[in-house]
Amino acid sequence: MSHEKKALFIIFGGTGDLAKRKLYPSLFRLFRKGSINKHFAVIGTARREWSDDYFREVVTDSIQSLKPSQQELADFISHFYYQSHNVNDTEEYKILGNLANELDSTYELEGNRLFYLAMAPRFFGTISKHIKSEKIMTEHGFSRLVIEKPFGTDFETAQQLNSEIAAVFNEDQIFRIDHYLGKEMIQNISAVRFGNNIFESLWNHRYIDNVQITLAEDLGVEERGGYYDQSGALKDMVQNHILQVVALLAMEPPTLFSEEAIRTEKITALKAIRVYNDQEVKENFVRGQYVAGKTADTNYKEEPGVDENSQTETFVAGKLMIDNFRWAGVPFYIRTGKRLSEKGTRINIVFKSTPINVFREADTSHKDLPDNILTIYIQPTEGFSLTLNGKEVGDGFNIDPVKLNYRHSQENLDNSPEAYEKLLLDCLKGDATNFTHWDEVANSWKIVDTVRETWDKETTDIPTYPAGSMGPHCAFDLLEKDNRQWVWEPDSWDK
Ligand SMILES: NC(=O)C1=CN([C@@H]2O[C@H](COP(=O)(O)OP(=O)(O)OC[C@H]3O[C@@H](n4cnc5c(N)ncnc54)[C@H](OP(=O)(O)O)[C@@H]3O)[C@@H](O)[C@H]2O)C=CC1
Ligand SMILES: O=C1O[C@H](COP(=O)(O)O)[C@@H](O)[C@H](O)[C@H]1O
Repeated sequence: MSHEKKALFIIFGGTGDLAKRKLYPSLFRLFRKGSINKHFAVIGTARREWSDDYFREVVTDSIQSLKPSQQELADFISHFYYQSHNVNDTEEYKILGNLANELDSTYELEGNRLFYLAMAPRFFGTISKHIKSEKIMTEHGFSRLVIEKPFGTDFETAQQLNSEIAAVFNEDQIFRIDHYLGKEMIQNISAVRFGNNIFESLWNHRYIDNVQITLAEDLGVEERGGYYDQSGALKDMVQNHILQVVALLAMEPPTLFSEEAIRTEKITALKAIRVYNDQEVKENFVRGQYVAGKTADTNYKEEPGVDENSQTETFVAGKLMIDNFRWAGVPFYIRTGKRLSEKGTRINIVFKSTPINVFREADTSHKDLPDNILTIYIQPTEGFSLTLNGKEVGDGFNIDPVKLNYRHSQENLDNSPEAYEKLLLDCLKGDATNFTHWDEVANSWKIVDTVRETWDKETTDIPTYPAGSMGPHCAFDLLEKDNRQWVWEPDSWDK
């Protein structure tokens, strides 16, 4: 049976960075695999006055790294059409609707439409409203809305945005993208937890001492200074990606690996994360801003688009507490930042020590036994490691911590679908497991809003850290005051 999906993709913001860097290459990968084939069409739309031919040249450039054959390329780009359109102009939606109907009939798309809003969120409400009022949604086939982050700038604006969208689309038609949920090793969290009794039976406060999540980036804000300076690391990374990872790590086992069961458990986990008051925010969250250092000679404040007096954080670290039976007393330490020493996304599960150290006299070098740590490597390498204590070979009885290490091979990585490709295919299938439900977004905002509000009242200058370090001192102090430290080694796996 053919696994071809039939659909019209209408990409709002079709001339933008996201469309070129992520969406067109992902569509090409789906085309190459046959997930979309004869029965699909793409309308790119934005204000620029492009022709179909020019649009097809842009799409061609965007997929060069995938080395399409001439035949593949010609077939693929023949499905692309461009319509110049200002989303604030009601009349222009009529032209868009006519083109959509025409393509529906030419490519026999059965009324299936996927509206991808690759644009600033301030436009989401007006686009949704016009999609309905100008009858661009069909009455047969599916109509799905894919929206990008940021979903609002706080709980209130997110709620407003949600009600504008919900006036047109039902929750099951809305696909809120969080590209971390499309990453192979983020999806693997559930496999590790629920596929291995050795872990699931230990996955609680009795055996886990603390959990650490690091999303480190070596790059700075690049060309996105204007956006980033309004957002900062807390809203850019914690409200969405990090809290989604926390939810996957902390949730109760679903009764079945289904969209509904997983979503229910994730929402319950997010609701159990403690919402801090002012004083608790000060004790449990720290931030920083990069300045020139060994990997860059520019201060954040001098980046294009950034205010020269900016107090925006490019780094945040925090301690989350989850108030339920499973996680009572177990801190979830999180941190993320730009211009850190390397690009590295890791989860470390640090297990509790044995009740007593029976080797304390035999091996004086290990008066405290090294921790057992399960590390999940998300990127750049993908895999797991588990540190175990064994006996050093030879006389005497010294403890030798060994690391069981596994990484996906380069071949596996090359063949594995990119996050956006997976998520687009999920949208075509109508599977929202790896998308964020409104209740998840709402709870995440409630958690970060109190942090932001406390920081907004601060009168002292934001702490700084040099580019190429792992963040400001206060991020290390945060764990030291709990007698713990960040687990971090350069990701030097040899393939
Ligand atoms: N780029 C990335 O890596 C990521 C982006 N995102 C999110 O994706 C969205 C898009 O980001 P990105 O592609 O970087 O942004 P860009 O600024 O590159 O693109 C914005 C697009 O919107 C179009 N546009 C702007 N105003 C109008 C208008 N009035 N009518 C019609 N089209 C308009 C622009 O085209 P024109 O000027 O021709 O009208 C352009 O195609 C944002 O929400 C961003 O936060 C999320 C994660 C990563
Ligand atoms: O959503 C975002 O994510 C990227 C980091 O994504 P990754 O897949 O490269 O880890 C981040 O650079 C960007 O600021 C943020 O908006």
